[in-house]
Amino acid sequence: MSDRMPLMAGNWKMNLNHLEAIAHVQKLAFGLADKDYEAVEVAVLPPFVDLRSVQTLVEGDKLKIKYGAQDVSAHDSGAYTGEISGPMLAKLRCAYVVVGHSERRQYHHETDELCNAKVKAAFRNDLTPILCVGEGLDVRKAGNQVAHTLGQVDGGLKDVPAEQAETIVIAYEPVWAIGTGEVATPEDAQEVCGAIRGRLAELYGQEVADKVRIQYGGSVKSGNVAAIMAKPDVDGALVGGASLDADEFVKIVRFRDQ
Ligand SMILES: O=C[C@H](O)COP(=O)(O)O
Repeated sequence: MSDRMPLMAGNWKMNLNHLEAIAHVQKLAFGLADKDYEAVEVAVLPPFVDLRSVQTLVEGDKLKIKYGAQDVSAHDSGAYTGEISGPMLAKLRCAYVVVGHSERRQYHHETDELCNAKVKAAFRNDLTPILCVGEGLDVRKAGNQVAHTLGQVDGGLKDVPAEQAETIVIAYEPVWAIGTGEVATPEDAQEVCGAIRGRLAELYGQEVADKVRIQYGGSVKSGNVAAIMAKPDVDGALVGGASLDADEFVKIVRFRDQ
């Protein structure tokens, strides 16, 4: 059993407006008892337009729920219409920012090079990146999931120093398991999460590798989370669809009771 604090993060994707966000976070807070936060770190990752409302609620009610954004610009300011910068997210006291989610890699053609710039933008602004990596179905069928995913880890962490790398969160999300109901087996998750930790050890040494939290993401629900969390290199979950149901997300946070 590692001493890494599990991180359960709900990625709402493009769901819930700012009013719905307030109701949802209140429901989460109501469902979680104080002891839950001692055992698990809980975070929500709402759309940008919800963040100020979530911040106001979390700070006003002194909730222990952390929050963050789903993306960040590689640039800190300037003529980048539609982008949201690291300093803006830091001003909202975001803890986390997702970088390189497969939906951004797929629909917005984000490359490892851009993800690397976004990881650096996050660190530059005291935000913890949740770097998403993982293979598509073709790569999995060809048996190349480990090599593919480690390539994304190398790309995302290029020139990132050890003192920053040890604080990053890496989310292994096999694309074929996202929103499909197809969950990777716990062994599938461990194979790649273990390989990611191995690569971190090669890049930065074992001590750093042992500090990094590696999440699994892809159709995580209360019914499958405990088996996945039982694997030694899985330190949490990045939850999409199931995080939109507050009761279900609370059960996922309480994975030890499942
Ligand atoms: O960021 C979350 C992942 O894309 C997983 O989404 P999902 O739980 O709906 O499969």
